[in-house]
Amino acid sequence: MREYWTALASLMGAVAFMQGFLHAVFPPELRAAVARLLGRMTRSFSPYCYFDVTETDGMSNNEIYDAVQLYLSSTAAPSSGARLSLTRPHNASSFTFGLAASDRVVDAFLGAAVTWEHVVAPRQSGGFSWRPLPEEKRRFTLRIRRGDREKLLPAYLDHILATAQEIRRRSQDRLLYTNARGGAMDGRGLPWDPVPFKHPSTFDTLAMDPDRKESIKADLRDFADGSAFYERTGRAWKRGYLLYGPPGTGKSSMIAAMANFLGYDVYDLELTEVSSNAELRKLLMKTTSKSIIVIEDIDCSVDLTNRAALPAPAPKPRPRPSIDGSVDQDAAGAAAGRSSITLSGLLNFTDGLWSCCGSERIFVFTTNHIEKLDPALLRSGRMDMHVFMSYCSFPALKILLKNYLCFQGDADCAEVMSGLEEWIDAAEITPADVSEVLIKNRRNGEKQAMEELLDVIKARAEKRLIGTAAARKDGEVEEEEKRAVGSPKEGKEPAAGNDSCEVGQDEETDAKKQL
Ligand SMILES: Nc1ncnc2c1ncn2[C@@H]1O[C@H](COP(=O)(O)OP(=O)(O)OP(=O)(O)O)[C@@H](O)[C@H]1O
Ligand SMILES: [Mg+2]
Repeated sequence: MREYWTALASLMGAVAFMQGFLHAVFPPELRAAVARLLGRMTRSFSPYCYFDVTETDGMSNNEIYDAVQLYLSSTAAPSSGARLSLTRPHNASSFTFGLAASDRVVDAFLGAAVTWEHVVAPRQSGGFSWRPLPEEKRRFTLRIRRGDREKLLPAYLDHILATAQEIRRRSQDRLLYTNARGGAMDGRGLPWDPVPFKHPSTFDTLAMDPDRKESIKADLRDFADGSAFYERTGRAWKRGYLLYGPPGTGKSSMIAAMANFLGYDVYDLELTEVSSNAELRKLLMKTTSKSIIVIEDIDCSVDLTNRAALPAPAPKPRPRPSIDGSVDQDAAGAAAGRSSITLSGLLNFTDGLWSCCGSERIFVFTTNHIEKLDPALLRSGRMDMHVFMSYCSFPALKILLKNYLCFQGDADCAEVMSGLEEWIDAAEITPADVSEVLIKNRRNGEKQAMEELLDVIKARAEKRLIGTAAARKDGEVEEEEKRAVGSPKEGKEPAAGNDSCEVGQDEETDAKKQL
């Protein structure tokens, strides 16, 4: 064995000598050719094998190069004392570190040591290219023992790609994608436009009953950690949420909180911009894993009744506030009469075979009118969780007071707090309206702001109670009049229109029970 190493050392010495000699005497092209030949001879005697990962792969960037750069700079390099270069990727708010030129890093995987070298060489001029090429040629060279090759490849590369993706996801800001261009593709063939998603809503700031909040967080956590579960049970790794409730109760805020909690990107799907089921499928195929796909106001985006059973009327899209709060009137108007999406197309989108072409995706539908949705959308197995976003309750109010006034339960506010507790349910006020009152009064000190809020809530509750009493009285008078007239059919005909209202209320109660 010792002879072998001695021979190898002498060979290396000879190679170094030859390289020095060639450098002095021969032109660069010849030198490069001889150096390549000598390098190949050396490697064939070496106990190692080498793999080059170049920066470009033909015309395009090499995805593995970027992944190796990210992986080495974030995991292996900091502990090995290598020199790092600093960069900030497009759309990211944090810096990432890269391995500097000609530096080496030793890493270990499955008990085997590997070495990476970052080689940067000047690009030789000449040759034609359609796009400007960088002045330097960069590559990583991976060196592993021949005996470890079977064990390490491709598992080690898979590990690097997965780790790099995770690092990228954590370091980058969330992205919000929209399909506002209709079906048109951008230069890279993508139908989605990304913008940085900086919605500050989190589960801490979301005003809702703490137990329900915890159960949603636990469900999301189970989903995100559920790779093995979904594989074992043969289920597609996706989950559906239906958020419903009056406007201003926090449905969009909940979606932002979910995205921030899981670190997922959001695809805000504007159905009125999609012209056919095939286009819908294409959009789905171009979404990435670890994302939330949102369809807001599902009841009024397009006509989604079961077209097999009903002749469809022309769709009448309603301009809606998007997740960032803006309303695109033009887009909604322009889309009128254009969409031919059917309910079955939408169900295929969420449930069919195409919905499994990626993994780890959450579908969220929102609506203000659950009673208007086709029962096919509500059937069990469609949307896994129905979440009722209710008017502001007392526990939710306490969260808003903490958010807006930094209220910690001070003793001198005890009286006004008990007033708020007494009146809040009767007022049926949304968290959005409560927030408005608190924002308006936040400079007046917490006690005065809370008193203002109590006045608003009391006035609203009293108005509602008076309205309800008046409606009841009107009903009684009507009954009495009917009785006085003495209709022969009285009490035999069913009261038209009552069913749907009651169905809505029952469903609300059912859904509340689900959480
Ligand atoms: N549950 C809540 N917790 C905290 N803030 C809320 C909540 N509900 C509403 N808000 C506040 O009200 C504003 C509007 O809320 P949001 O857009 O989430 O309501 P929504 O239910 O999506 O309404 P819409 O049905 O009109 O789309 C938010 O910017 C937020 O500040
Ligand atoms: Mg909303």
